[in-house]
Amino acid sequence: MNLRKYFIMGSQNCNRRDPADILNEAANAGITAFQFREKGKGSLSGQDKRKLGYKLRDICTRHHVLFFVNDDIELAEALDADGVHVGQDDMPLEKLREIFPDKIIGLSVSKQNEADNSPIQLADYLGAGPVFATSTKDDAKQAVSPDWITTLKRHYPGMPIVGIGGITDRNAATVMNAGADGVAVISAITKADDIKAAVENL
Ligand SMILES: Cc1ncc(COP(=O)(O)OP(=O)(O)O)c(N)n1
Ligand SMILES: Cc1ncsc1CCOP(=O)(O)O
Ligand SMILES: [Mg+2]
Repeated sequence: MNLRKYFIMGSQNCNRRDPADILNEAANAGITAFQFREKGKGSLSGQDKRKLGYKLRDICTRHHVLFFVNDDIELAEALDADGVHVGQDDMPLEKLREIFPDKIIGLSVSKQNEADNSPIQLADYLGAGPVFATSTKDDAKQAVSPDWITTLKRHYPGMPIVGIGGITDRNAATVMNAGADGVAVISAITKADDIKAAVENL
């Protein structure tokens, strides 16, 4: 499982560009994982969301990029996703693991009490953040700094951890040096003038 360059996006992040074009460029440039996160203001729902999901899933399959679905368990099933990512307010991990014994399951952990109250052993990787301030997610929690990754890694040495939130090509190294196995980004790629360079510089 390679989560080193983990791109997350939905149509609402694409500023009227075609999400398929952005994902194609990012996949050609070397992302290792992708999460379809169709969520928030301006996002698609129902059949439109599903149609876009199929298209993006197909691009990932062709490029051998791991494909994750955010939050939406039914869609993950329908698209035969490699994995799903859930947070603290989403479907409980115990239930999710029952539904998907073989899919990769990612869990967000933003602070110590969340870690203490989560069945971490049921997850395949942890999303830690927001590491830095971000304006991409409306309800983002307070930034935790790369130290949170070091803390998590110390508690769960064998667990892959990706940092998320406000990560760019300028600060990604501090996230990796803190112990992360990968960086998860939205705007560093969707807002880049040159997607190829953005992915390579990460
Ligand atoms: C890799 C990764 N890490 C964290 C998150 C955030 O998940 P969550 O807290 O459930 O928030 P939403 O993304 O659902 O708004 C993530 N999506 N991916
Ligand atoms: C989905 C999510 N979860 C925590 S921060 C965040 C948004 C990350 O977006 P960006 O990479 O643009 O800061
Ligand atoms: Mg969620």
